[in-house]
Amino acid sequence: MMKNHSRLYRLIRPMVSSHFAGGRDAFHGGILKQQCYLHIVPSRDNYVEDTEPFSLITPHDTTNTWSRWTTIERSPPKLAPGMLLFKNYLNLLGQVEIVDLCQKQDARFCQPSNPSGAKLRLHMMCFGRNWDPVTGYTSDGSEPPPLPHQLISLAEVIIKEAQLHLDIPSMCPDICLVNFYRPDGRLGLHQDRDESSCSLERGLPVISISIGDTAEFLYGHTRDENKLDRVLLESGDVLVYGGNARLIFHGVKRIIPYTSPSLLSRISGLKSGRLNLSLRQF
Ligand SMILES: O=C(O)CCC(=O)C(=O)O
Ligand SMILES: [Fe+2]
Repeated sequence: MMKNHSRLYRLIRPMVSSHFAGGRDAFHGGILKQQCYLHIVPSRDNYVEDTEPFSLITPHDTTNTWSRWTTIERSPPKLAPGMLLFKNYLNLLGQVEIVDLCQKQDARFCQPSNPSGAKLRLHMMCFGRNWDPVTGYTSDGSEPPPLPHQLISLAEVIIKEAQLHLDIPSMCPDICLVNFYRPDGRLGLHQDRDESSCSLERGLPVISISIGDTAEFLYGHTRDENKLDRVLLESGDVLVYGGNARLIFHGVKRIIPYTSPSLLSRISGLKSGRLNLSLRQF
């Protein structure tokens, strides 16, 4: 039995200090017997003084508070010139953070109507400026909550990353439209053209973040639905469209129920459906 034990020890390279290798137990100062050589004897030299306080977690990029919550894809798919999709960009904790940011605000979600008076099949709230499908950005006195600084810094990181792949100008958002689609929600084909003419002419990009159930998203440079392209936007995906794609037609054809990550609703409490944030610069 004892023999087996000493064989086993020999398979593992002992951590020895230079003192120890010389046959001396540095901790006790005595000469070691040959058989003790294979045992690990604590030595002061085995403890390296940390210059930094010990930390259980690996240090993260302090210049980017989102670095722990995002994963950057090396070659994200380009959907069209000026349009890029970062698949699964926000991890689960990042998605929960966004739900919390939206839920914390005083602004109530409302169900706006389109110019014909029909209710849109979504609930909406805004950060920065209020938007209405009939009047565009309104200044009717009701103050929307300011755009949370976390979303501004997230946009900064996303734009920098997108510029590695797309020829688009920088953008610092001052508006965020937040849409929530129930499982039967949708959004008709449209262009995002209520921002300032300067913003549109320069092709300042829109960042669109998807959380919750998957959406079937249509897009293209035509109003003809049969000629549009289609992509599935899943929880955590981030779409960027600017430059040549700034005025691209797009819409949400349908929500695919029960496709949201189950942990997302358990952790954040997000209802069944899809949350979409679109960050823009007026
Ligand atoms: O929900 C989406 O993915 C699109 C939202 C959108 O196009 C908009 O709010 O203008
Ligand atoms: Fe839009």
